[in-house]
Amino acid sequence: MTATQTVHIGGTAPYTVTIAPGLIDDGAALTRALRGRHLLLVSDAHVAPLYADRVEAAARAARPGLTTARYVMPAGEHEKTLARFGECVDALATLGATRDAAVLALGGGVIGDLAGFAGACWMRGIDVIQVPTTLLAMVDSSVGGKTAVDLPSGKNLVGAFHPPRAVVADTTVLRSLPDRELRAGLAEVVKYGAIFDAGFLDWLETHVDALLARDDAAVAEAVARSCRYKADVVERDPLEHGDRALLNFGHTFGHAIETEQGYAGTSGDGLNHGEAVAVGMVLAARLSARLGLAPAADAQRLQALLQRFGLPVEIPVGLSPEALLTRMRLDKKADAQGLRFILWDKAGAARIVAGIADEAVLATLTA
Ligand SMILES: NC(=O)c1ccc[n+]([C@@H]2O[C@H](COP(=O)([O-])OP(=O)(O)OC[C@H]3O[C@@H](n4cnc5c(N)ncnc54)[C@H](O)[C@@H]3O)[C@@H](O)[C@H]2O)c1
Ligand SMILES: O=C(O)C(=O)C[C@@H](O)[C@H](O)[C@H](O)COP(=O)(O)O
Ligand SMILES: [Zn+2]
Repeated sequence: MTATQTVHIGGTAPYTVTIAPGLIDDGAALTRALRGRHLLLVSDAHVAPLYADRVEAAARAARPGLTTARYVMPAGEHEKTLARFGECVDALATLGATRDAAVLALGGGVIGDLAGFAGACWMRGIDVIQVPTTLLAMVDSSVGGKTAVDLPSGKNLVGAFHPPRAVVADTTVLRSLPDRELRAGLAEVVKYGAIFDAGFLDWLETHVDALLARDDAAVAEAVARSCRYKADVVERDPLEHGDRALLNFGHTFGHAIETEQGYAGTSGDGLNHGEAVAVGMVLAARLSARLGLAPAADAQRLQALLQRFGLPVEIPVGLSPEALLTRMRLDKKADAQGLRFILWDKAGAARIVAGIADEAVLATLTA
């Protein structure tokens, strides 16, 4: 039996991430942050049939008189759209959600981001409870309050910072997660070691087999440690004016790949977010080495670890470097001076770097 772990995110809108087996049947944990009478459960067509009845039953048992409704959308990154967002807020209207209502996001990062954005916008902001069901959502997207939908022109281009009121992570739901999605989540776990703590990379290197085998203790440890790294930086810089941007390591390249592929990751024709970030982190490490900022051996170490997790480390065949560079110009870290990249001085020590010549980026994309 794995013990309950909690991670507190402080600041002006504090909340707690609770990590334990069995939480989706724990009505008290699910509804602790609920203030009103209305709850909209948002999920996707893969997750809802598995877990929505249990979550709704637990919530209703804990809160007699609760009025619930569901918005269930097709699964996949290509569904994280303004159109689905519109349907989601329409569901809040149909529910008659008042300002003390809550949105409960039951799913991976796609659902968390879209439902979170609906919660940020409905009546200018209502409570959001994140119930992540992918490893990626548990270690990253459910924490920190970034919410968004994609546009054809770029990832997460329409969104808001809107922290959840609670994050409830039931590690047993990871048993039904496809292997590919488990590996995608491990990419964001590796990211924390890459940017903040080479010691965590050591730990990951010794726990590859346990994590791929979904060993309860190893997974719970990876989730809790990841949430702590993220909590620490989000608490200091919730709106990404500074250090929070380090969490974007690999994302300038990764988002360009996802966008250029038309968000085809979930259908199998392209890279999903975690896979694109894996490639992006290797490219960021190679660019760091090319610029003489970091040892090439560290890029090779990162690549080897990601490969042991079964993640891709090269740009998919057929994507043009020039097209990817064009996509990067809509990256949210870019400003009037141009692109900014998250690079590293060595494994575990990332920083924001501006003023990189297009030629160096193109050479990294081409090599
Ligand atoms: N807001 C943030 O800070 C942040 C951080 C990282 C990523 N993201 C976003 O998160 C998204 C990626 O999230 P993701 O990797 O969770 O993808 P996802 O939400 O598409 O989920 C992946 C797949 O797993 C299925 N699934 C989810 N939970 C399951 C379970 N327990 N059992 C069986 N199937 C399950 C889903 O239906 C989907 O098909 C991207 O849009 C990315 O931009 C946001
Ligand atoms: O929380 C953050 O900050 C992150 O950057 C986490 C990333 O893993 C995540 O993919 C995020 O959605 C990217 O944000 P964006 O601002 O580049 O869209
Ligand atoms: Zn990410």
